[in-house]
Amino acid sequence: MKDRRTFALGWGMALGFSLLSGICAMAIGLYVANARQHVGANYTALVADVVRAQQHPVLLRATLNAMQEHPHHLHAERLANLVWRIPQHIRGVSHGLSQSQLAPSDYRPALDTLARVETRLAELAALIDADIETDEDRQALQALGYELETELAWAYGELNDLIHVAAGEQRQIMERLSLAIGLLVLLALAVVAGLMLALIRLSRQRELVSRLSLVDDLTGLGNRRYLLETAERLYQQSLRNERPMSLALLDLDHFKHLNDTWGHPAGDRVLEAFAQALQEETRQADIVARIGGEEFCILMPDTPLEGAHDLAERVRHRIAELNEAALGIPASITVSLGLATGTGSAAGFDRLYSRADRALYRAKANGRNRTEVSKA
Ligand SMILES: Nc1nc2c(ncn2[C@@H]2O[C@H](COP(=O)(O)OP(=O)(O)OP(=O)(O)O)[C@@H](O)[C@H]2O)c(=O)[nH]1
Repeated sequence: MKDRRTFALGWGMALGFSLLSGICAMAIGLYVANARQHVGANYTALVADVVRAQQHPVLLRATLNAMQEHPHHLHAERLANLVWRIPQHIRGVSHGLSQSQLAPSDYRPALDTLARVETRLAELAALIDADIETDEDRQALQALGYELETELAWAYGELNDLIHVAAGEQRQIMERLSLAIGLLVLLALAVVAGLMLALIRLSRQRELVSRLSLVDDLTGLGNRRYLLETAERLYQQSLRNERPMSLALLDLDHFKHLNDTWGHPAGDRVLEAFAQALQEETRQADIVARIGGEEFCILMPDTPLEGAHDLAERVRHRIAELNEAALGIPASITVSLGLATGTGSAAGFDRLYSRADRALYRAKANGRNRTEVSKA
Protein backbone atom coordinates (compact mmCIF):
# COMPACT_ATOMS: atom_id res chain seq x y z
CA MET A 1 0.00 0.00 0.00
CA LYS A 2 2.77 2.38 1.06
CA ASP A 3 4.87 1.35 -1.94
CA ARG A 4 1.96 2.14 -4.23
CA ARG A 5 1.54 5.57 -2.62
CA THR A 6 5.27 6.35 -2.96
CA PHE A 7 5.15 5.17 -6.58
CA ALA A 8 2.15 7.44 -7.31
CA LEU A 9 3.90 10.35 -5.58
CA GLY A 10 7.02 9.80 -7.71
CA TRP A 11 4.95 9.70 -10.89
CA GLY A 12 3.04 12.80 -9.82
CA MET A 13 6.27 14.68 -9.26
CA ALA A 14 7.75 13.50 -12.59
CA LEU A 15 4.55 14.56 -14.37
CA GLY A 16 4.58 17.96 -12.63
CA PHE A 17 8.18 18.58 -13.66
CA SER A 18 7.56 17.47 -17.25
CA LEU A 19 4.55 19.79 -17.43
CA LEU A 20 6.54 22.68 -15.99
CA SER A 21 9.47 22.07 -18.36
CA GLY A 22 7.06 21.86 -21.33
CA ILE A 23 5.36 25.13 -20.41
CA CYS A 24 8.75 26.81 -19.85
CA ALA A 25 10.03 25.59 -23.22
CA MET A 26 6.87 26.83 -24.95
CA ALA A 27 7.04 30.22 -23.21
CA ILE A 28 10.72 30.63 -24.11
CA GLY A 29 10.03 29.61 -27.73
CA LEU A 30 7.18 32.14 -27.98
CA TYR A 31 9.33 34.79 -26.35
CA VAL A 32 12.22 34.24 -28.77
CA ALA A 33 9.90 34.25 -31.81
CA ASN A 34 8.16 37.45 -30.73
CA ALA A 35 11.26 39.12 -29.42
CA ARG A 36 12.89 38.73 -32.82
CA GLN A 37 9.97 40.38 -34.51
CA HIS A 38 9.09 43.10 -32.05
CA VAL A 39 11.20 43.47 -28.97
CA GLY A 40 14.42 44.22 -30.83
CA ALA A 41 12.96 47.23 -32.68
CA ASN A 42 13.36 50.64 -31.08
CA TYR A 43 10.03 52.06 -32.16
CA THR A 44 10.26 55.03 -29.82
CA ALA A 45 13.30 56.41 -31.64
CA LEU A 46 11.72 55.72 -35.03
CA VAL A 47 8.49 57.46 -34.04
CA ALA A 48 10.53 60.48 -32.88
CA ASP A 49 12.39 60.58 -36.22
CA VAL A 50 9.16 60.45 -38.23
CA VAL A 51 7.41 63.04 -36.04
CA ARG A 52 10.38 65.40 -36.46
CA ALA A 53 10.38 64.83 -40.23
CA GLN A 54 6.62 65.53 -40.36
CA GLN A 55 7.43 69.14 -39.54
CA HIS A 56 9.03 69.55 -42.96
CA PRO A 57 5.91 69.39 -45.17
CA VAL A 58 4.24 71.75 -42.68
CA LEU A 59 7.12 74.23 -42.94
CA LEU A 60 7.26 73.82 -46.72
CA ARG A 61 3.55 74.58 -47.05
CA ALA A 62 3.86 77.57 -44.69
CA THR A 63 6.73 78.97 -46.76
CA LEU A 64 4.89 78.43 -50.06
CA ASN A 65 1.77 80.08 -48.62
CA ALA A 66 3.86 83.03 -47.46
CA MET A 67 5.29 83.32 -50.98
CA GLN A 68 1.77 83.51 -52.32
CA GLU A 69 0.76 86.21 -49.87
CA HIS A 70 3.96 88.28 -50.25
CA PRO A 71 5.26 87.49 -53.76
CA HIS A 72 7.93 90.18 -53.62
CA HIS A 73 9.39 89.08 -50.35
CA LEU A 74 12.48 86.95 -50.52
CA HIS A 75 11.77 83.38 -49.30
CA ALA A 76 14.67 81.72 -51.05
CA GLU A 77 16.76 81.30 -47.88
CA ARG A 78 14.00 79.44 -45.96
CA LEU A 79 13.29 77.23 -48.95
CA ALA A 80 16.97 76.47 -49.46
CA ASN A 81 17.29 75.49 -45.83
CA LEU A 82 14.36 73.09 -46.14
CA VAL A 83 15.68 71.63 -49.38
CA TRP A 84 18.95 70.95 -47.52
CA ARG A 85 17.32 69.45 -44.40
CA ILE A 86 14.57 67.29 -45.94
CA PRO A 87 16.91 64.74 -47.65
CA GLN A 88 18.90 64.28 -44.45
CA HIS A 89 15.76 63.32 -42.53
CA ILE A 90 14.58 61.09 -45.36
CA ARG A 91 17.88 59.19 -45.14
CA GLY A 92 17.64 59.00 -41.34
CA VAL A 93 14.09 57.58 -41.47
CA SER A 94 15.06 55.13 -44.27
CA HIS A 95 17.97 53.88 -42.18
CA GLY A 96 15.76 53.49 -39.07
CA LEU A 97 13.19 51.51 -41.07
CA SER A 98 15.83 49.20 -42.54
CA GLN A 99 17.06 48.44 -39.00
CA SER A 100 13.55 47.75 -37.69
CA GLN A 101 11.77 44.39 -37.76
CA LEU A 102 8.89 45.79 -39.84
CA ALA A 103 8.06 43.95 -43.03
CA PRO A 104 9.70 45.95 -45.93
CA SER A 105 6.57 45.42 -48.04
CA ASP A 106 4.62 47.48 -45.47
CA TYR A 107 6.82 50.58 -45.71
CA ARG A 108 8.10 50.21 -49.30
CA PRO A 109 5.46 52.52 -50.96
CA ALA A 110 6.17 55.32 -48.46
CA LEU A 111 9.92 54.92 -48.88
CA ASP A 112 9.62 54.99 -52.67
CA THR A 113 7.66 58.22 -52.41
CA LEU A 114 10.29 59.72 -50.13
CA ALA A 115 13.03 58.65 -52.58
CA ARG A 116 11.13 60.33 -55.40
CA VAL A 117 10.74 63.50 -53.32
CA GLU A 118 14.47 63.45 -52.58
CA THR A 119 15.27 63.29 -56.31
CA ARG A 120 12.84 66.06 -57.22
CA LEU A 121 14.13 68.33 -54.48
CA ALA A 122 17.14 68.88 -56.77
CA GLU A 123 14.73 70.45 -59.31
CA LEU A 124 13.32 72.70 -56.57
CA ALA A 125 16.86 73.69 -55.55
CA ALA A 126 17.64 74.59 -59.19
CA LEU A 127 14.54 76.80 -59.40
CA ILE A 128 15.48 78.55 -56.15
CA ASP A 129 19.06 79.11 -57.35
CA ALA A 130 17.76 80.66 -60.63
CA ASP A 131 16.50 84.17 -60.13
CA ILE A 132 12.74 84.22 -59.66
CA GLU A 133 11.66 87.22 -61.55
CA THR A 134 8.48 86.46 -63.44
CA ASP A 135 5.13 85.21 -62.15
CA GLU A 136 5.59 82.07 -64.26
CA ASP A 137 8.86 81.29 -62.47
CA ARG A 138 7.14 81.74 -59.12
CA GLN A 139 4.15 79.64 -60.12
CA ALA A 140 6.38 76.82 -61.39
CA LEU A 141 8.31 76.80 -58.10
CA GLN A 142 5.13 76.84 -56.03
CA ALA A 143 3.49 74.08 -58.06
CA LEU A 144 6.52 71.83 -57.57
CA GLY A 145 6.75 72.82 -53.90
CA TYR A 146 3.07 71.95 -53.17
CA GLU A 147 3.44 68.68 -55.04
CA LEU A 148 6.47 67.68 -52.98
CA GLU A 149 4.77 68.84 -49.78
CA THR A 150 1.75 66.62 -50.50
CA GLU A 151 3.92 63.59 -51.19
CA LEU A 152 6.05 64.18 -48.09
CA ALA A 153 2.97 64.59 -45.88
CA TRP A 154 1.40 61.41 -47.28
CA ALA A 155 4.60 59.33 -46.91
CA TYR A 156 5.31 60.43 -43.34
CA GLY A 157 1.64 60.02 -42.40
CA GLU A 158 1.72 56.43 -43.68
CA LEU A 159 4.94 55.68 -41.81
CA ASN A 160 3.58 57.26 -38.64
CA ASP A 161 0.49 55.03 -38.74
CA LEU A 162 2.57 51.95 -39.46
CA ILE A 163 5.03 52.53 -36.62
CA HIS A 164 2.29 53.36 -34.13
CA VAL A 165 0.51 50.10 -34.90
CA ALA A 166 3.79 48.17 -34.53
CA ALA A 167 4.59 49.97 -31.26
CA GLY A 168 1.11 49.10 -29.95
CA GLU A 169 1.61 45.43 -30.84
CA GLN A 170 5.03 45.48 -29.19
CA ARG A 171 3.55 46.91 -26.00
CA GLN A 172 0.79 44.30 -26.01
CA ILE A 173 3.27 41.48 -26.49
CA MET A 174 5.51 42.77 -23.72
CA GLU A 175 2.51 42.93 -21.38
CA ARG A 176 1.53 39.35 -22.27
CA LEU A 177 5.10 38.20 -21.79
CA SER A 178 5.28 39.84 -18.37
CA LEU A 179 2.03 38.11 -17.43
CA ALA A 180 3.31 34.76 -18.73
CA ILE A 181 6.57 35.13 -16.81
CA GLY A 182 4.65 36.01 -13.64
CA LEU A 183 2.45 32.93 -14.10
CA LEU A 184 5.50 30.78 -14.72
CA VAL A 185 7.13 32.02 -11.54
CA LEU A 186 3.93 31.23 -9.61
CA LEU A 187 3.78 27.80 -11.20
CA ALA A 188 7.40 27.12 -10.35
CA LEU A 189 6.78 28.22 -6.74
CA ALA A 190 3.73 25.94 -6.54
CA VAL A 191 5.72 23.00 -7.87
CA VAL A 192 8.60 23.66 -5.46
CA ALA A 193 6.14 23.99 -2.55
CA GLY A 194 4.42 20.76 -3.63
CA LEU A 195 7.77 19.04 -3.88
CA MET A 196 8.79 20.19 -0.43
CA LEU A 197 5.48 19.02 1.07
CA ALA A 198 5.87 15.67 -0.66
CA LEU A 199 9.41 15.32 0.66
CA ILE A 200 8.29 16.19 4.19
CA ARG A 201 5.48 13.61 3.96
CA LEU A 202 7.86 11.05 2.57
CA SER A 203 10.43 11.57 5.31
CA ARG A 204 7.68 11.42 7.99
CA GLN A 205 6.39 8.18 6.52
CA ARG A 206 9.88 6.74 6.41
CA GLU A 207 10.45 7.79 10.02
CA LEU A 208 7.17 6.15 11.02
CA VAL A 209 7.96 2.96 9.13
CA SER A 210 11.41 2.69 10.65
CA ARG A 211 9.98 3.40 14.12
CA LEU A 212 7.26 0.78 13.65
CA SER A 213 9.77 -1.80 12.49
CA LEU A 214 11.54 -1.49 15.84
CA VAL A 215 8.47 -1.61 18.07
CA ASP A 216 6.52 -4.61 19.33
CA ASP A 217 2.84 -4.18 18.43
CA LEU A 218 1.36 -5.78 21.54
CA THR A 219 3.41 -4.27 24.36
CA GLY A 220 4.83 -1.11 22.76
CA LEU A 221 8.31 -2.19 23.89
CA GLY A 222 11.28 -2.39 21.53
CA ASN A 223 11.49 -5.66 19.61
CA ARG A 224 14.42 -8.03 18.95
CA ARG A 225 15.60 -5.87 16.06
CA TYR A 226 15.62 -2.82 18.32
CA LEU A 227 17.64 -4.73 20.91
CA LEU A 228 20.22 -5.87 18.36
CA GLU A 229 20.50 -2.39 16.82
CA THR A 230 21.06 -0.78 20.21
CA ALA A 231 22.90 -3.44 22.17
CA GLU A 232 26.16 -3.78 20.24
CA ARG A 233 26.68 0.01 20.24
CA LEU A 234 26.00 0.30 24.00
CA TYR A 235 28.16 -2.72 24.72
CA GLN A 236 31.17 -1.30 22.83
CA GLN A 237 30.62 2.04 24.55
CA SER A 238 30.72 0.42 28.00
CA LEU A 239 33.89 -1.47 26.99
CA ARG A 240 35.55 1.80 25.96
CA ASN A 241 34.55 3.40 29.24
CA GLU A 242 35.62 0.26 31.12
CA ARG A 243 32.20 0.09 32.69
CA PRO A 244 30.26 -3.15 33.22
CA MET A 245 27.06 -3.91 31.33
CA SER A 246 24.47 -6.44 32.43
CA LEU A 247 21.84 -8.35 30.49
CA ALA A 248 18.84 -10.14 31.96
CA LEU A 249 16.78 -12.54 29.81
CA LEU A 250 13.29 -13.16 31.17
CA ASP A 251 10.87 -15.94 30.25
CA LEU A 252 7.40 -16.34 31.74
CA ASP A 253 6.86 -19.71 33.40
CA HIS A 254 4.29 -22.13 32.08
CA PHE A 255 2.84 -19.52 29.78
CA LYS A 256 1.52 -22.19 27.43
CA HIS A 257 -0.58 -23.55 30.26
CA LEU A 258 -1.92 -20.06 31.00
CA ASN A 259 -2.81 -19.60 27.33
CA ASP A 260 -4.46 -22.97 27.18
CA THR A 261 -6.45 -22.33 30.35
CA TRP A 262 -7.56 -18.72 29.84
CA GLY A 263 -7.28 -18.29 26.10
CA HIS A 264 -4.94 -16.36 23.84
CA PRO A 265 -6.47 -12.88 24.39
CA ALA A 266 -6.09 -13.31 28.16
CA GLY A 267 -2.47 -14.34 27.50
CA ASP A 268 -1.97 -11.12 25.54
CA ARG A 269 -3.35 -9.09 28.40
CA VAL A 270 -0.89 -10.83 30.77
CA LEU A 271 1.99 -10.01 28.44
CA GLU A 272 0.94 -6.36 28.43
CA ALA A 273 0.78 -6.27 32.24
CA PHE A 274 4.15 -7.98 32.41
CA ALA A 275 5.70 -5.42 30.02
CA GLN A 276 4.27 -2.53 32.02
CA ALA A 277 5.68 -3.91 35.25
CA LEU A 278 9.10 -4.27 33.62
CA GLN A 279 9.05 -0.67 32.50
CA GLU A 280 8.04 0.52 35.93
CA GLU A 281 10.84 -1.39 37.64
CA THR A 282 13.66 -0.33 35.32
CA ARG A 283 15.54 2.91 34.86
CA GLN A 284 15.23 5.23 31.87
CA ALA A 285 18.68 4.21 30.64
CA ASP A 286 17.80 0.49 30.64
CA ILE A 287 16.68 -1.08 27.40
CA VAL A 288 13.59 -3.23 27.84
CA ALA A 289 12.57 -5.32 24.82
CA ARG A 290 10.28 -8.17 23.88
CA ILE A 291 12.51 -10.54 21.95
CA GLY A 292 10.11 -13.43 21.41
CA GLY A 293 6.62 -14.71 22.34
CA GLU A 294 6.93 -14.63 26.14
CA GLU A 295 10.64 -13.78 26.23
CA PHE A 296 11.85 -10.38 27.28
CA CYS A 297 15.16 -8.78 28.14
CA ILE A 298 16.54 -5.93 30.16
CA LEU A 299 19.82 -4.47 28.99
CA MET A 300 21.46 -2.49 31.78
CA PRO A 301 24.29 -0.21 30.67
CA ASP A 302 26.75 0.88 33.33
CA THR A 303 25.45 -1.73 35.79
CA PRO A 304 27.62 -4.24 37.74
CA LEU A 305 26.42 -7.73 38.62
CA GLU A 306 25.20 -6.84 42.15
CA GLY A 307 22.95 -4.02 40.92
CA ALA A 308 21.67 -6.13 38.04
CA HIS A 309 20.92 -9.01 40.43
CA ASP A 310 19.00 -6.67 42.74
CA LEU A 311 16.94 -5.45 39.79
CA ALA A 312 16.32 -9.02 38.56
CA GLU A 313 15.06 -10.11 41.96
CA ARG A 314 12.93 -6.99 42.33
CA VAL A 315 11.33 -7.70 38.97
CA ARG A 316 10.80 -11.37 39.84
CA HIS A 317 9.00 -10.48 43.07
CA ARG A 318 6.98 -7.76 41.41
CA ILE A 319 5.77 -10.19 38.73
CA ALA A 320 4.83 -12.79 41.30
CA GLU A 321 2.75 -10.12 43.09
CA LEU A 322 0.73 -9.10 40.01
CA ASN A 323 -2.92 -9.71 40.89
CA GLU A 324 -6.19 -10.09 39.00
CA ALA A 325 -6.59 -6.32 38.68
CA ALA A 326 -3.31 -6.11 36.76
CA LEU A 327 -3.45 -9.43 34.90
CA GLY A 328 -7.14 -9.48 34.06
CA ILE A 329 -7.49 -13.15 35.16
CA PRO A 330 -7.74 -14.71 38.63
CA ALA A 331 -4.29 -16.25 38.41
CA SER A 332 -0.72 -15.46 39.29
CA ILE A 333 2.38 -15.69 37.14
CA THR A 334 6.10 -16.19 37.71
CA VAL A 335 9.16 -15.47 35.63
CA SER A 336 12.59 -17.07 35.30
CA LEU A 337 15.64 -14.90 34.69
CA GLY A 338 19.12 -15.53 33.35
CA LEU A 339 21.65 -12.82 34.18
CA ALA A 340 25.08 -12.07 32.76
CA THR A 341 27.45 -9.15 33.21
CA GLY A 342 30.08 -8.06 30.70
CA THR A 343 33.31 -7.65 32.60
CA GLY A 344 35.29 -5.62 30.09
CA SER A 345 36.66 -8.49 28.02
CA ALA A 346 36.80 -7.75 24.31
CA ALA A 347 34.06 -10.30 23.47
CA GLY A 348 30.96 -8.76 21.84
CA PHE A 349 27.31 -8.57 22.80
CA ASP A 350 26.62 -12.02 21.28
CA ARG A 351 28.78 -13.63 23.93
CA LEU A 352 26.99 -11.75 26.72
CA TYR A 353 23.65 -12.85 25.26
CA SER A 354 24.53 -16.54 25.09
CA ARG A 355 25.83 -16.44 28.66
CA ALA A 356 22.52 -14.94 29.86
CA ASP A 357 20.64 -17.50 27.77
CA ARG A 358 22.49 -20.40 29.39
CA ALA A 359 21.76 -18.93 32.83
CA LEU A 360 18.06 -18.69 31.89
CA TYR A 361 18.10 -22.34 30.84
CA ARG A 362 19.49 -23.23 34.26
CA ALA A 363 16.81 -21.14 35.97
CA LYS A 364 14.13 -23.12 34.13
CA ALA A 365 15.89 -26.40 34.82
CA ASN A 366 16.32 -25.60 38.51
CA GLY A 367 12.61 -25.16 39.10
CA ARG A 368 11.63 -21.75 37.52
CA ASN A 369 10.66 -18.53 39.35
CA ARG A 370 14.32 -17.81 40.06
CA THR A 371 17.29 -15.81 38.86
CA GLU A 372 20.43 -17.63 37.75
CA VAL A 373 23.67 -15.76 37.21
CA SER A 374 26.20 -16.62 34.53
CA LYS A 375 29.53 -17.41 36.14
CA ALA A 376 31.93 -16.93 33.26
N1 LIG B 1 -1.12 -14.94 24.31
C1 LIG B 1 0.04 -14.98 23.68
N2 LIG B 1 0.78 -16.10 23.73
C2 LIG B 1 1.95 -16.15 23.13
C3 LIG B 1 2.43 -15.04 22.39
N3 LIG B 1 3.65 -15.37 21.88
C4 LIG B 1 3.91 -16.64 22.28
N4 LIG B 1 2.89 -17.11 23.03
C5 LIG B 1 2.73 -18.41 23.65
O1 LIG B 1 3.65 -18.61 24.69
C6 LIG B 1 3.77 -20.00 24.87
C7 LIG B 1 5.20 -20.36 25.15
O2 LIG B 1 5.21 -21.70 25.49
P1 LIG B 1 6.52 -22.45 25.82
O3 LIG B 1 7.63 -22.01 24.94
O4 LIG B 1 6.19 -23.90 25.87
O5 LIG B 1 6.92 -22.01 27.29
P2 LIG B 1 6.14 -22.07 28.61
O6 LIG B 1 4.80 -22.69 28.46
O7 LIG B 1 6.13 -20.69 29.22
O8 LIG B 1 7.05 -23.04 29.46
P3 LIG B 1 8.40 -22.60 30.16
O9 LIG B 1 8.96 -21.46 29.47
O10 LIG B 1 9.23 -23.84 30.08
O11 LIG B 1 8.02 -22.30 31.58
C8 LIG B 1 3.21 -20.68 23.65
O12 LIG B 1 1.97 -21.29 23.95
C9 LIG B 1 2.98 -19.50 22.67
O13 LIG B 1 1.86 -19.72 21.85
C10 LIG B 1 1.64 -13.88 22.32
O14 LIG B 1 1.97 -12.87 21.72
N5 LIG B 1 0.46 -13.87 22.97
